[in-house]
Amino acid sequence: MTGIIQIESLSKQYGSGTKALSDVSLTIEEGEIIALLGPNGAGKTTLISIICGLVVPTGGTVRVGGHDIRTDWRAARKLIGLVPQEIALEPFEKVINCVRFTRGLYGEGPDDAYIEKVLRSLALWDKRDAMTRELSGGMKRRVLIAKALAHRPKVLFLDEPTAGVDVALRREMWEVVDQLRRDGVTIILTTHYLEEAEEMADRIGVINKGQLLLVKPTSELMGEFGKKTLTVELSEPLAAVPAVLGDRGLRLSPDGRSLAYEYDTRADRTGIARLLGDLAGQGIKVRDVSTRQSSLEEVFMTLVAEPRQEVTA
Ligand SMILES: Nc1ncnc2c1ncn2[C@@H]1O[C@H](COP(=O)(O)OP(=O)(O)OP(=O)(O)O)[C@@H](O)[C@H]1O
Repeated sequence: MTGIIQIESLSKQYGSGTKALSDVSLTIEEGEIIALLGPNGAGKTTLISIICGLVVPTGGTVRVGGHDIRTDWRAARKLIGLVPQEIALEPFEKVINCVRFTRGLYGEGPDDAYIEKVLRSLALWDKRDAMTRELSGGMKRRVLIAKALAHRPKVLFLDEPTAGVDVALRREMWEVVDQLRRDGVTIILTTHYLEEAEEMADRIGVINKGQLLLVKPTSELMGEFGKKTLTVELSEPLAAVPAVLGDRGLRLSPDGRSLAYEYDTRADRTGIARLLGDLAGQGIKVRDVSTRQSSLEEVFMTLVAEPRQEVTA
């Protein structure tokens, strides 16, 4: 497979001297959803902006559908739709017109049947004659997606689609992306949330300080880094972990009042039931239990602490 997007040795140094991207190479296959995960200032927006032709790279090449974004930019750009982070819509314009106009910007003639299909798939058809200022935040975000899809792009970029939105709206966005996946659109999204990347993406690329640290299938990355920790609070402090509790990597807190047990949520057996059973068998009384998913920050700490891994692009 050649990949609908081929990024080779891409670098960007802004005029200010900031090195936003260093030697990034990545191939994205048609129809896949890839999440670019990274902290503020990692270089995610710069990467997207270069592919979309909004920022000029300092080095390297990008091809979209085989078209070089610099020498063959018109053809490359036709294949791309971008949903920006900020909501910027003409407040007094009807939804359907917003989407129609965008087609025109790409030099495409009217195609009301296609516009209707897009609006229906985004549950906006009933709102087609509403002015954008009358819409809820979630609907406005969907209009941005409709605009980005207006010229039938093969690749859609979603820059932090759920930044600053509530949980219900985040779920709604995830469903929209799922629908787009079924329609065969290739999606590249940026996010700060591991959970979001896990929910939506086939592969996750982790970017930090302008470097693509790794790219892996989501299940693989979550399996390696997405561990959960079960904390068992004990009624009576323990001096040490009893040897009979075996080699499960249990960690006793310094005050002896809690045990931490790390497990893989994807394993057939997490070992939690057996652990609690064994504790009861030893007469160790449990006061409370809680679980915690490793955060993106911890995933980063793990990645940054380790020697640089090979990119499987
Ligand atoms: N136009 C610009 N001029 C100079 N420096 C810039 C410009 N745009 C971005 N940068 C710098 O490049 C680096 C990467 O920024 P970028 O916006 O690509 O990161 P990001 O991963 O998208 O961050 P965020 O999650 O905050 O959106 C940062 O240090 C940023 O300050």
